[in-house]
Amino acid sequence: MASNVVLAEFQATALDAIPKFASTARGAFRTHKTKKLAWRQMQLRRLYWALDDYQPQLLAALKKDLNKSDFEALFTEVDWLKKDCMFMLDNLEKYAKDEKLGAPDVPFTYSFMKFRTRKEPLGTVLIIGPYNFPVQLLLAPLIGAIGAGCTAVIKPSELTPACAMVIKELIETRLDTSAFAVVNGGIPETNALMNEKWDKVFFTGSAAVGTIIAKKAAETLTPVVLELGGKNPAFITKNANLALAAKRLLWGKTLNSGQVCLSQNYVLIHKDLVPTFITFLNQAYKDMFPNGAKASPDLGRIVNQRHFQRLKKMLDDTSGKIVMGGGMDESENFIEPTAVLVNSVDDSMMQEESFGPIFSIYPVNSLDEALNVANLVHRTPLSLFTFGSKAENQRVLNEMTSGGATLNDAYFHASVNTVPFGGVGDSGWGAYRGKASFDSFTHFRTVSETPAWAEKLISVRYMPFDMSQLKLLNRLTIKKPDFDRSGKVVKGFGYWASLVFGLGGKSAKGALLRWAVVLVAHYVYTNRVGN
Ligand SMILES: NC(=O)C1=CN([C@@H]2O[C@H](COP(=O)(O)OP(=O)(O)OC[C@H]3O[C@@H](n4cnc5c(N)ncnc54)[C@H](O)[C@@H]3O)[C@@H](O)[C@H]2O)C=CC1
Ligand SMILES: CC1=C(/C=C/C(C)=C/C=C/C(C)=C/C=C/C=C(C)/C=C/C=C(C)/C=C/C=C(\C)C(=O)O)C(C)(C)CCC1
Repeated sequence: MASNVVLAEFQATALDAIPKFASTARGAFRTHKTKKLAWRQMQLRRLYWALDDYQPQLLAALKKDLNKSDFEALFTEVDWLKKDCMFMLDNLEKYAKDEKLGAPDVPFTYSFMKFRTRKEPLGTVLIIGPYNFPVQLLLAPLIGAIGAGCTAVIKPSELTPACAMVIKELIETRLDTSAFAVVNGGIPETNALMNEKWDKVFFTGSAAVGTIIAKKAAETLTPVVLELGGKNPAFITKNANLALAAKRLLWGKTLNSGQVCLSQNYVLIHKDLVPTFITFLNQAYKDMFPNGAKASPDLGRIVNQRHFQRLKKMLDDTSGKIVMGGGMDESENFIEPTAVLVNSVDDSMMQEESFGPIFSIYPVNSLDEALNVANLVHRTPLSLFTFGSKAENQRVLNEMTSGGATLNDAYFHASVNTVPFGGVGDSGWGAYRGKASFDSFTHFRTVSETPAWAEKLISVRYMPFDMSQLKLLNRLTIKKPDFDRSGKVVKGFGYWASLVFGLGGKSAKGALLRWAVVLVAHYVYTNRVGN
């Protein structure tokens, strides 16, 4: 599809040009043009068509950098982002509109003060991307920033140089260049960017670099979103559909050759199930790769030698036994989807983040043990997967946290581009995608308006104070508790009255409905008797 495309050589942005990129974007924000919805819509529409027009270059670059198949490149990067643009365009007016604040947030006594929330762009933001989905994970936050009305400088990963250069051309030829710019480079360029003042930094990458970014941002009290990695567990109990679990977890390690921060690092499985699970894994492998993984036109490659060596070392250091795959070819950074049966939590395959096509299988005696091990390995992973009965899956959700979770599959919760996505604890701060992308770059500014005619009504606040006025105000505004000092609910007159008048329910709407049913039934009954 993309064979005739010429890709530009990677060129890092000159360090002394970086402050200018930042000040230009800040200047554009100060013109207030980005606050106009029409301007934002225009940028999103242009980005949509830029993605369409640059599709051949993007596919070629993704092929060159990661050997991504056209199928994956479209599915998870180019078409993904086009859907993001359309979704933001479809919902922008709704998201950007002032929200009226009324009951129950605003007490009745203040209802004449027109409380509302204005959605204001945060300002000028910096977006730093990783290498694994070099287009999606850089431009999806940008779509949120454009929707919210921010200006932005974006920094692609230098580990995917072909993509970085296509993105630079795409943005700088199609979007408003006073508002958006691309800085290319690695650590020195990122440091130069971090020396500038931003209104938010949106970082996707490793926890180690995320820590550097958060520390630097803290110096100027700059808010950060961190989208980091994690050691993600999968749980398999005796009530799981084993064949399905094997097939779906193998999928998790084949998309982008397992370079997905969400994919499972290790599988905790009841010890009695291990031989059958391994058989199913190998069967699923044969079905996906009838001629072997290396010959598959669908499977990507590890991004570079450094990451290839990192994954190889994890396999070299393990005391476990390879039970699926195991093949590799350094000359083309190829690593076969590989499963390793381990017997220690301290094994390299349990302790290090895989972020590649390899994962471990750790046999356990019970779900109790599985939950203990998982909480010990990483208490706040980015995702978790659970294959068991309804009750068991619920228990896993209750007893272990994670950024997101999928029941009965690999990371499906993150396979839809419009639902919130993010980590928890040390796997990330903040969320984006869909409305959450807009919100992530928006300041929710509460505004109220005090009419002059209300002066007398609200004069209680002025000195000299009058305690009797405060008591009157409190009588009107402070709700009496329906619980005693031990925390027990007290069923007083109010409780019984609302139960009787609400016909057993709590909500006013439900009560109206129930009263309507009673009245209709009464009407029908009395008419029937009358006849
Ligand atoms: N939660 C999420 O959405 C995602 C998380 N990840 C995580 O990212 C990692 C892999 O991605 P990488 O690109 O290798 O991450 P990385 O942290 O090495 O690089 C990310 C970005 O930071 C910059 N950078 C690298 N070292 C730096 C330093 N010392 N100072 C300042 N900037 C620096 C890079 O140029 C790149 O743009 C994995 O840990 C993975 O789990 C990856 C993709 C998505
Ligand atoms: C279309 C019709 C139907 C329905 C069809 C259905 C439901 C199709 C389902 C398709 C599936 C299984 C899609 C799977 C998609 C997975 C994706 C896109 C995965 C994406 C992963 C990403 C982007 C990873 C990101 C990684 C990140 C962020 C990271 O590393 O951090 C009916 C209902 C059958 C009716 C007919 C028509």
